[in-house]
Amino acid sequence: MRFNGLLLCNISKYISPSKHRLTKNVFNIVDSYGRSSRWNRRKLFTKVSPAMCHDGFDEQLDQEKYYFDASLVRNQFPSIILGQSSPVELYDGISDDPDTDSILTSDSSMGSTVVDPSMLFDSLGSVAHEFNSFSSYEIESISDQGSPGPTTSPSVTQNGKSFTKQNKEKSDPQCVVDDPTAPFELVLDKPISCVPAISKKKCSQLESCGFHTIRKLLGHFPRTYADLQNAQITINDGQYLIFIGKVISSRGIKASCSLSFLEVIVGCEVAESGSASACTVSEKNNGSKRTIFLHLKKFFRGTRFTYQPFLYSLQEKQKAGDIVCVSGKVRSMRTKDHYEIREYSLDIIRDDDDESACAEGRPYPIYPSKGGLNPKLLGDIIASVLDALPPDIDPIPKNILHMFGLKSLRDAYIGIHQPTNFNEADLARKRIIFDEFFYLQLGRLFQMLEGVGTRIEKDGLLDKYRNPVTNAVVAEEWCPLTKQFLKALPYSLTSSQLSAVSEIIWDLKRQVPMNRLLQGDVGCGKTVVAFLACMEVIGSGYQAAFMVPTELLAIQHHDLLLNLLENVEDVPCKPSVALLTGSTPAKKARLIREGLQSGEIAMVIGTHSLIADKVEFSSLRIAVIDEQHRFGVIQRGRFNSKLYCNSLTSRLVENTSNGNAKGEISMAPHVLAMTATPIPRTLALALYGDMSLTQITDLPPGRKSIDTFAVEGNETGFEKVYQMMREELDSGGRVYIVYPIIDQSEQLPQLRGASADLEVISNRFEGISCGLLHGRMKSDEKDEALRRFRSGETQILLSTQVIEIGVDVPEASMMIVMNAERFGIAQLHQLRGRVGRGARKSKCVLLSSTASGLPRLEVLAKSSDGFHLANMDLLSRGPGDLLGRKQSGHLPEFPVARLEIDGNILQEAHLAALTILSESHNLEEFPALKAELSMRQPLSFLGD
Ligand SMILES: Nc1ncnc2c1ncn2[C@@H]1O[C@H](COP(=O)(O)OP(=O)(O)OP(=O)(O)O)[C@@H](O)[C@H]1O
Repeated sequence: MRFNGLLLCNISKYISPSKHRLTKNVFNIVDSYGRSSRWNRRKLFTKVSPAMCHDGFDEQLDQEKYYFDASLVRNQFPSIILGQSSPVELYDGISDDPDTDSILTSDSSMGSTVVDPSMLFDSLGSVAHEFNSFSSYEIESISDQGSPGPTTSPSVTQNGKSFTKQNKEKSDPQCVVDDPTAPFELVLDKPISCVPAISKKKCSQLESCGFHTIRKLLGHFPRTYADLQNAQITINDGQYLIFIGKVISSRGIKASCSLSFLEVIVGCEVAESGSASACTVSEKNNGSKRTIFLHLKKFFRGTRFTYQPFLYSLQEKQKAGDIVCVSGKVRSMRTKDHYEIREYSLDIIRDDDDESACAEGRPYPIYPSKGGLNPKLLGDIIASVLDALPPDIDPIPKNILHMFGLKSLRDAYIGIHQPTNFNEADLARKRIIFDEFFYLQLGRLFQMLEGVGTRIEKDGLLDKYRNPVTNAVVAEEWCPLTKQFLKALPYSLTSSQLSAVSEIIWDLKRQVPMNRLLQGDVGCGKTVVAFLACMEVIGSGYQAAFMVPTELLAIQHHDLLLNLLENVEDVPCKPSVALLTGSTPAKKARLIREGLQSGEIAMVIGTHSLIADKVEFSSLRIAVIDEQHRFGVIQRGRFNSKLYCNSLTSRLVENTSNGNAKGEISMAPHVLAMTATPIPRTLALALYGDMSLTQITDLPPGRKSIDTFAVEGNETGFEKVYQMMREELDSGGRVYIVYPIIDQSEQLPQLRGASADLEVISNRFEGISCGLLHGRMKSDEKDEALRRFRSGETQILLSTQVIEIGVDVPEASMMIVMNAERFGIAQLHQLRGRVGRGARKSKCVLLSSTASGLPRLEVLAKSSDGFHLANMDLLSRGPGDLLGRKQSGHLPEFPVARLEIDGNILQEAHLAALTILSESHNLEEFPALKAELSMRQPLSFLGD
């Protein structure tokens, strides 16, 4: 340690005065650091870098982080061997790899004369790259360099072929990307600086926006495509549309001393309704076209936004005459053919190239902006990268591409960034999606195979994935606590609830952690199934954790469980159940944590507070995650691993104290995730790989269908609805009124707010008590509001969407949704699921502020099938995010794929992964695939 410290102090002395005179000493020192810690080497690089006037070391340090990540990947895939030679652990401090040594010390390579530091960098880089790309390169030789001028880098071979790696600074980039034998990692994972036609300035601009590598840049897909030839023909209110048009005026206006706005008016030529003829902005008006005017408005509140220079700079961003692509939700104005768009995006597309694209009728890619980079510039840079891309960068074998009708990776990149027509863009998208799914599947299955011993067992496992089977434990074999709990329920389980519990309990009895998804439509009774699973675990002497997305739900589940446990008889002692949320007072929370750690508390229900570092369990055996899609990937992942670690450490302490080690000490808790999102069984199996799926397919008996009405929210409409409400209340029913916002807003006067409407409704329904519930209320106020509604003290509950998830008041028999057009179909289905949970016939009224919103709502009036509605929801969503990152919010996050529509590709990807692994269990025969798999870290997708 002391020696290392001394060295660090002296290193600059060695090298700074005469720069390279003592380089041999330096490299001897570097060599000795080969065996020191990563931290010390970081320090060393920092010192060497300025001393040797080499500015590449910062990047080297950046890359160091990157490699560090790669080693994490390696931990996830222990069987991935980094190349055929032993892995080169440049920064790990324990490597004795001779190749590294030879670079660092060999006289023949460095010579005893002047050494170009950039060469050192390159040499290190190439070794590091070997590490990075997990390929089998051998460093052949490092030739002496003359400086200045472009230096030749070490010659590296892969599979007998050699190529030259160029000097980092003064490279001829073409030689990297043009070399068709260069392995794909060396191209896609090359720094962006290697791309021809990208200046240093642009390069640093790109890097500061996160585009460090070619892969990153090519992965920046267009958000959507605009059809420059055909403007939209039919325009409905509230529709998300894309237009091409010409800016007529752009004005920044000061409306008051603290309010200003930008108004851009764009004129667009569209075909007359019924005319399918194409039109472009450059064409003159004729009988079949008309011009519509889009008023794009952005408001700014605050005095500082009213200054003229600010407003001027805003209005100058687009000038009259600019050809622009505008997208956003249109709202018709009073004057015919005038529309307003408030949340819009605007891209200026006028330039020579674009006009030629327009003339050719190509889809025009619209890029999402990133870090303030001009999307147009980004598009141009991507085009340069595509030009320089070698043909063979595809890790997926050709026979697989052929089998599933896929484009090659290079063609896919070209097709997605520069499609000649929409069909090509679609095919390219398919390939990109295939990759997303494929590496996820491959990673999961690969990891599963790693845990299995012999070849026969591995084949057996793959067979199991081709033909999954289910197992169950019959109720007679459940533990006494579970049986008593079942007996104490005020109803009998439906047959699919019963088989769900049996399936889950079969898993719980195994010494392998369960990873199961329980899926069932709203109100089908998933909670009680999860409770029974928890009882089975508690009955065997372990603990259970139940995590839900909202406090309201946590309280509800906690109360329900306590009520159910009260009726449980004939058990030696009833399990103690705690509630832990963000609002639990500090002292109480500490006591609960202590109880969990000591094992006194058998079950805890709570929000994400359960995954806080401080919470430790004595013997956690099951973690239930309700509405799992509501938790982010990281939260879910943390939950799994955290619980594992905590239970492990806690048990270790226990065991060292009593010396009684149990076999299952290192077992992770079983995980039961629950969702109401409809996922077809085959899709879920393919998607989750090792995650088993249990579905509840029936509803509790006696449930009546909910009568649903879509009504226009005009005066007559409201009168009608109030009348229906009155009848419902008079006959003893309870009513939810759901609002899109809490307070009335000046900017959105058409929206009704829950808080603002309380007085209106109370006045209207005199003698009937009304409650209010929204997200800004304190936890105990929310709890109280719901308690009063549940007990019947209030008969009308005015609420925001906070009730959407899980709220269960069986006596609620009517729901009115204000401004229902503002909600998604799937969301309305969830909301509607809050009524019709008891024996009483229920109604749901969807009030739309405009007549044009009614047809979409009618879909709900006609169907109560979650699957059908999820599809309709998808179709009704605009084209805006087809290639975007925005997900439905229900399913795991994929950058491009949308599970609801891309399910068939997922299944193909699943098949492809099975085919590949059947051929080579450890992927030895597919080194490129193996490397790509490691780069992608597919397991992080689902938060494992
Ligand atoms: N077998 C059954 N018979 C009668 N009622 C039942 C049965 N199972 C559950 N219930 C009741 O049905 C209602 C809905 O159950 P639960 O809240 O578990 O549904 P869920 O599937 O979690 O719904 P959501 O997705 O809306 O949260 C509850 O009031 C519950 O008591």
